[in-house]
Amino acid sequence: MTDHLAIALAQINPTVGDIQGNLAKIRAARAVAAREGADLVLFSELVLVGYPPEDLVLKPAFHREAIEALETLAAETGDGGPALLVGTPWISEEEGTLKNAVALLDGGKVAGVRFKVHLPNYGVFDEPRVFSPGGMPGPLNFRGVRLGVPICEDIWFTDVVECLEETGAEILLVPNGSPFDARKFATRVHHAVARVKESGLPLVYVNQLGGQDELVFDAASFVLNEDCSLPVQLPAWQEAVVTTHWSLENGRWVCAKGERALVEEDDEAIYQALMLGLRDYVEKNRFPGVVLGLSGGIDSALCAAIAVDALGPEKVHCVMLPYKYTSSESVSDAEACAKALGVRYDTVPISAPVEGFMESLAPMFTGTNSDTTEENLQSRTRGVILMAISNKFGHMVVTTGNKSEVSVGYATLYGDMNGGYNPIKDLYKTKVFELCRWRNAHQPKGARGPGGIVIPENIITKPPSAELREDQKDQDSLPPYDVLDEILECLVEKEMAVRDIVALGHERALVKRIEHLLYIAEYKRRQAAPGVKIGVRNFGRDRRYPITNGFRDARD
Ligand SMILES: Nc1ncnc2c1ncn2[C@@H]1O[C@H](COP(=O)(O)OP(=O)(O)OC[C@H]2O[C@@H]([n+]3cccc(C(=O)O)c3)[C@H](O)[C@@H]2O)[C@@H](O)[C@H]1O
Ligand SMILES: Nc1ncnc2c1ncn2[C@@H]1O[C@H](COP(=O)(O)OP(=O)(O)OP(=O)(O)O)[C@@H](O)[C@H]1O
Ligand SMILES: NC(=O)CC[C@H](N)C(=O)O
Repeated sequence: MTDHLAIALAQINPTVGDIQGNLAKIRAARAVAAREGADLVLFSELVLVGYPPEDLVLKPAFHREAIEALETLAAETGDGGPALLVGTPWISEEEGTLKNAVALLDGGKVAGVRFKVHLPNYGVFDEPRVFSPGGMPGPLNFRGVRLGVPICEDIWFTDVVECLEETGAEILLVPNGSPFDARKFATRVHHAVARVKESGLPLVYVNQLGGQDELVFDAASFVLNEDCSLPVQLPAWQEAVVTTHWSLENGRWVCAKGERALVEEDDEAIYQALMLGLRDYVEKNRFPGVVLGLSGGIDSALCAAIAVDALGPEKVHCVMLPYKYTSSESVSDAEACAKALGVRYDTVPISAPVEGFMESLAPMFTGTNSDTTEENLQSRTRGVILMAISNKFGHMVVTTGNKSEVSVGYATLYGDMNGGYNPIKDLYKTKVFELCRWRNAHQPKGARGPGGIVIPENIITKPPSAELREDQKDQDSLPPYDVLDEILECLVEKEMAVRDIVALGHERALVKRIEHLLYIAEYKRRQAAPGVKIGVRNFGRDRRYPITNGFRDARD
């Protein structure tokens, strides 16, 4: 039996559904690992099809193609190079059901397969819908070494690792598809450390990289030795193939110290998530670039900065769409922001189309007062123009509503809600301000935009306004954003009762009004573009509320 092992950790960025593209990435990672003398390469969960494949994996043509690709890959391991642990869908022979599996490919064949036991079905996950759970697994025999391969959620419980330890596993190799949220890295390490302590086994954690619709995967793979020390930490937010070196010491496997990258935290991590989420959405869906309305306000300025950092200034087109309520300050702020970001900037006045709509409607609207109808016409006209630019040049419209607005429905359906993707959908307005300041003070890792001040100070300090009527300020119809955001966080992230929010010192009438606005805006959110999840409860996959909803929290 061997007393040395070289195990490569491959954190790559697969595309859901692109089996041939993912196969090519797996081959490229294996070639790197082979050059470094690796015996075995560990990939992330379901790497062959990308995570999460959702209902696509139920399609027989799709999972059959994945299994064929796996068999082709297995045959290639007959070349004497490294073996592979590859996440893949699999049909269990005994049950005939679809499994979330990991396959050991070695010596030209599929040398073993293990199934995921705990299929998550909460928050953003819905795996029991498409896979059936595996029974308690034993280790895989790899050239005389017994490898335990619990899959992602399996290490969030005690039983799978306990079973692996009892059946003789020597090392835990864990493929993951663990999406980012601001607290996630610490949570993962917490679970991994707990399993190492209970089992006395070292653990290798490999996570997926990349954006997949509203989820973003930060990778940040790592190794824990049996004493819970961390000999190897891969960087977050980038692909990496790193070979780790293991030796058998007194009958226990120990990983030698290697690269220990710093993992970004707080605003730095959130900004990386926004950048990668938008970049992968645009690139994986093959858009040549993006277009957005740049109003001189803070939301569109932050979206423009994220887009430039994600894609490069040459792929971002900003358009100012002024009307009679647009102040000269807004125009000069938008211009200054576009200049600082180095993007193409155009002006398309909306007076003629807005007046045209008003004229057509005048006979029917005679005798009525001016209200949100006229305001929404401005927003909708901007939406129509941005969609026309998108149609003509192929660029995707970036929509710019922050989580505070999205929560209370402070946006116009088929107006400023138009667009394909919203990078700030899960950022409360107070966080928008914080991130603008962070970005002006930092050049994010991997950013394709310029350094320095990219969001002019005046955009951050002036009072927010939608400028849909004379002298309008957001604060005329909404409470101050710090108050609004605190109440929303209590209602959305924490699911608190109204009376408990009031007990924190908020006015009951205000809490009830916000609760009501939150519920009645559900229909808008159902029609809204997806956006990057960064918090513990995003609108979309995480928080799934009914539109037709008679409930109001009436307890005192
Ligand atoms: N449950 C439901 N299911 C399906 N449809 C429903 C519905 N409830 C209303 N509707 C329909 O929805 C429509 C009303 O929605 P909509 O047309 O969007 O209009 P509405 O929500 O009435 O007004 C837009 C709001 O967003 C604010 N706004 C607009 C633009 C920018 C900003 C900003 O600062 O960023 C703020 C604006 O000041 C106003 O308060 C109506 O046609 C109504 O019949
Ligand atoms: N004058 C304008 N020119 C270009 N785009 C605009 C203009 N006004 C609004 N928009 C677009 O509509 C979105 C909603 O803007 P609005 O000004 O109504 O409120 P906001 O949510 O405070 O956004 P912002 O902070 O970007 O102004 C903006 O983010 C922008 O993309
Ligand atoms: N793919 C999974 O099983 C993910 C679930 C897991 N608890 C995580 O978020 O890390």
